[in-house]
Amino acid sequence: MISMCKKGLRLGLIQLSVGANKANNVQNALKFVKKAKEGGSNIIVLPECFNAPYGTKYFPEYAESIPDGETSRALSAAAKEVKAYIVGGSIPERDGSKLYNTSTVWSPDGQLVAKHRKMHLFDIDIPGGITFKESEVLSPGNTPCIFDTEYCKIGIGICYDIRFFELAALYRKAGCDILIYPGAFNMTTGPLHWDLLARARAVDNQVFVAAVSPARDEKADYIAYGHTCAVDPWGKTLAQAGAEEELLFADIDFETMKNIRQQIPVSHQKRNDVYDLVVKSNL
Ligand SMILES: O=C(O)CCC(=O)C(=O)O
Repeated sequence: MISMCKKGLRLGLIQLSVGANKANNVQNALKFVKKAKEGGSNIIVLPECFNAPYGTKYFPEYAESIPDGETSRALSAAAKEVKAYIVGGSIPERDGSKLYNTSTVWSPDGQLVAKHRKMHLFDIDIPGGITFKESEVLSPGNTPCIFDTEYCKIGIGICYDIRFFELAALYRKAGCDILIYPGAFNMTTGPLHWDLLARARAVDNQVFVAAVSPARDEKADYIAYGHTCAVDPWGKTLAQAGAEEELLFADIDFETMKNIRQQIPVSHQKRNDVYDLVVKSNL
C-alpha cells in the first residue's frame, strides 16, 4: 500500500532523566513537553518507562491503570494544553492481575487514540553482559498498534520490539510512514545495536524511525544507553542525542520519502509469489 504524509511535521523527542519518584518523573516530562511544543513539535515522544526506574522489581510498585491512572490523566491534560500529539513513551500498566509495558498515544484534544502493549518481552541472557527477564512479571501485548493522524499513519513498538523486522514490515504494509519506538537499550547491546536497528528498520521499510531513550543514569540498576535518534528512509540520522537529558527535534521531509520510494521501489519488487508476510491479528 502506498500512503503519503500530507503535511510538514516536526517531532519532539525527549531523552528524559528518570528517577525513583514517580510524581517528579511525570512533572519533568510535562516540563519537556511544553518546551517541545515551544520548539514547534506536532508530535512529542517520551521514552520507555518514563515514570519509573526500569526493572522487573519496580514494575508492580509503579504500575497504574490506563486511562484512569495518574500518569494517563497528566498526559491527556498536557496534550490538550499544548495541542499536540503525545506518544507517552511507556509506563508499567496494571490491568486486573496482569502487568504490561504500555505506550499510550494522546491526540491534541487529550483523547487516548492508541495503546500499545510491548509485544516482544525483553528476555535475554548475555553472560558477563546483561540478563533480563521481563516475562517474570509482565505479560506481552498481542496486537500491533497504528494511529492515524492528519500527517500520516504511525506504528508503535517498544524497545525490544524494534528487533523484530516483521512488526515493522507489517506497519509499512498497513500504510505507516513513521515508526516510533520508545526504548531503553543498555550498555551491552546499545553501542552496536541501537542505531543499527533504528537505521535498519528505516531502510528496510523506507519509513522514518524515531527511537527515544531515557537519559543515562550511571547509578541506576539498569543503565540506559541513551542516544535517542531520528532516522530518515535513506538511513540518514536526522537527530541524535548523547547520554544526557536532552530535547531533540526532527523535521520529517515527506518529499524525501516519496523520492526514495520511487527511486528504489522495493515495495513493488517484493517476491510475494515466493514469500509473504502473514498478519494474524486485527490492526
Ligand atoms: O534489545 C535490546 O538489546 C534491549 C531491549 C530492551 O532494553 C528492552 O526491551 O527494554
